[in-house]
Amino acid sequence: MSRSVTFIGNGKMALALAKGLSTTHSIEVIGRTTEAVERFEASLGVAITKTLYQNADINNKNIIICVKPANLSEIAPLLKGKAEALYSVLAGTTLESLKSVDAHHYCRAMPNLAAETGASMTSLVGDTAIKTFALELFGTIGSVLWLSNEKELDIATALAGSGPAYLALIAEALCDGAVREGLKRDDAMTLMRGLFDGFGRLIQTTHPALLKDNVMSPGGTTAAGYGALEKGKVREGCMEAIRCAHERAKKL
Ligand SMILES: NC(=O)C1=CN([C@@H]2O[C@H](COP(=O)(O)OP(=O)(O)OC[C@H]3O[C@@H](n4cnc5c(N)ncnc54)[C@H](OP(=O)(O)O)[C@@H]3O)[C@@H](O)[C@H]2O)C=CC1
Ligand SMILES: O=C(O)[C@@H]1CCC=N1
Repeated sequence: MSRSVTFIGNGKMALALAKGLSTTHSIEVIGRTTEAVERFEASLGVAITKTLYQNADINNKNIIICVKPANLSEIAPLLKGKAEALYSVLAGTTLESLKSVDAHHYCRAMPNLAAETGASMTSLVGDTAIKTFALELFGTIGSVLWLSNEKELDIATALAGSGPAYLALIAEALCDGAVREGLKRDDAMTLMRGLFDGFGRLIQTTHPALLKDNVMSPGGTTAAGYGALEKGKVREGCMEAIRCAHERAKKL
């Protein structure tokens, strides 16, 4: 395996990305404690190079930084050498502030948790010199979209980075509703998973409004349920979710 990537941080996003990349890349993880990087390796199920910050050498490496935005200033001075490229998944953290870590090229990426199944939707922005490489690297773990500027990336964070949590709320609520009507929990979960799987495919080729029109029969069940969603201001709630998440990204 000739290609390699170094993760800084051993949390959920690093693990999701490593799961998606570990079949094509050798993995190094830089973390704070031996226990944490060993746990990471066990969860990944693939041998990795385990490094602590005091031994961290990023020289000429492709780095994916996966700590919390607030941790950047603390870890930057610990990283010795000049990275070939620094990819950051840190929400709301500007390309300018990434320069506290020395690298030839900088790129912000906003993947989502589906990276672990090779199905992330990842937005990217940064140094165009590494655009092709960046699209290929993150293309390994799903779909990719190169955006024009960092404002767009912050909005993309609100939509596709945070999005799995919003859809999880919908998924859980739909199951709760079915259980309230008397369906067994396991059956409700099976139906919800099948629903999301089929919907995920349909929405690739069908506009959401047309999809809805095709499901809704005059005076039927869908119209009754859809009316309840509108009454509950789900549409407005979704738009507000994107606004609030975008505002938050700007403040991180
Ligand atoms: N979760 C998601 O779905 C997504 C997350 N992101 C971004 O990914 C990044 C990581 O998030 P996520 O993986 O969810 O978070 P986790 O809490 O799972 O991981 C946080 C990581 O930061 C490390 N860390 C915490 N405090 C410090 C510190 N003081 N100094 C150095 N390292 C520290 C943790 O190390 P330790 O184990 O030692 O505590 C851990 O490796 C964030 O910047 C987030 O914006 C982007 C897209 C999606
Ligand atoms: O909640 C967050 O801040 C991170 C960024 C996108 C998803 N999780």
